[in-house]
Amino acid sequence: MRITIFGAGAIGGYLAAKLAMAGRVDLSIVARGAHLEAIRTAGLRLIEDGHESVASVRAAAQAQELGVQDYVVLALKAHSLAPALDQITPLLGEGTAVVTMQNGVPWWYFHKMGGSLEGTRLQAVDPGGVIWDRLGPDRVIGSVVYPAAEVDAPGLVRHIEGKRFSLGEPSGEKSERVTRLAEEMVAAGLQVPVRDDIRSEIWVKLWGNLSFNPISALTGSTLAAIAADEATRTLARIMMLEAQAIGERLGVRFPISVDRRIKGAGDVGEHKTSMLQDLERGRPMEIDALVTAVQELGRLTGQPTPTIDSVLALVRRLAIERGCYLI
Ligand SMILES: NC(=O)C1=CN([C@@H]2O[C@H](COP(=O)(O)OP(=O)(O)OC[C@H]3O[C@@H](n4cnc5c(N)ncnc54)[C@H](OP(=O)(O)O)[C@@H]3O)[C@@H](O)[C@H]2O)C=CC1
Ligand SMILES: CC(C)(CO)C(=O)C(=O)O
Repeated sequence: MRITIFGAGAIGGYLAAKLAMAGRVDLSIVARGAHLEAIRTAGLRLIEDGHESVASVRAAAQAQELGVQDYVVLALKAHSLAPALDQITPLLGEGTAVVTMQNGVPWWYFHKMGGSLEGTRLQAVDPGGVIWDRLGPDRVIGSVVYPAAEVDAPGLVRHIEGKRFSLGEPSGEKSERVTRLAEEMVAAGLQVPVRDDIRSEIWVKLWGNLSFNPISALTGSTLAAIAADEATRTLARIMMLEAQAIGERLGVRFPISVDRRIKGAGDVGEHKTSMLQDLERGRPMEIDALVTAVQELGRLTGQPTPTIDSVLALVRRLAIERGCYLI
């Protein structure tokens, strides 16, 4: 099985190291810059459970060096995907599956969903529908990424917690391609349930991200602090209820209450969200996939989002001022 992980940063690097160490698949990564050079020179280093190991991984700067794959895992930030399309397409053949490992609303959301919005391209995550047209939604296997990881230094990924990557076909089918990939990931020591309704699970993760991430960027607060402060907890809750109304109009089943989800986010502890970390590092923030796309879904379903709109206006303005927003 030929697998290429495109964008081997924190999450892609973690997955790559686990698959490489299991040694069962023909694995490659596409990376760039100092990270690529370090991996080529000294291997992909992973710190997990206080132990450092080194994985030997084929690492390329250009997809053309690797040829057509069975699976391409996209582990880029959502805003990095459209600019990388020319580099990704050489990996795709007729039967290549593409696994999207991003937080937020995925660009393929309305593929095989049925109903009046079937086939709708989301402008917030796929302006002009170019990702949809160039990658093709029929290739897609969706996912929800639970592990937390960071790139500590070029070539060095630190796993923080979590081993679960849920997978699911947009159609809900338990296809051979999703089952086989899940088997390989499980053999690499990961927890990989195959879901028949991956969208509902995407929403539960998104629920926390669409509220806690911008609030943390605006306030500089950790998840625990936002959940403990009555005013910010209430703000998060209102945003989440607005989002829940949109999700339910789209047929999403929320298996837990909003208060349980807030408690879950707070229990993560004194942890800075990825959006706050990106702001502090001067890196582009994933505002459009986590927040703007929810606002767009609200418009599409006729569901007002006054609080999400206000928080989005503020966090986008902040990101523009700090040079952390890709337009
Ligand atoms: N990190 C985490 O704990 C979690 C992350 N997620 C989600 O997973 C997704 C990936 O996040 P994360 O792993 O943190 O992001 P990272 O920024 O750590 O990794 C993305 C990698 O892709 C690389 N990249 C971007 N464009 C290209 C390109 N054209 N060619 C080659 N490499 C490229 C980046 O390089 P460069 O650094 O040079 O830009 C970087 O190494 C996001 O949607 C995030 O929200 C979900 C759960 C937890
Ligand atoms: C930590 C967590 C779960 C916050 O909702 C996250 O996914 C992020 O920081 O992007």
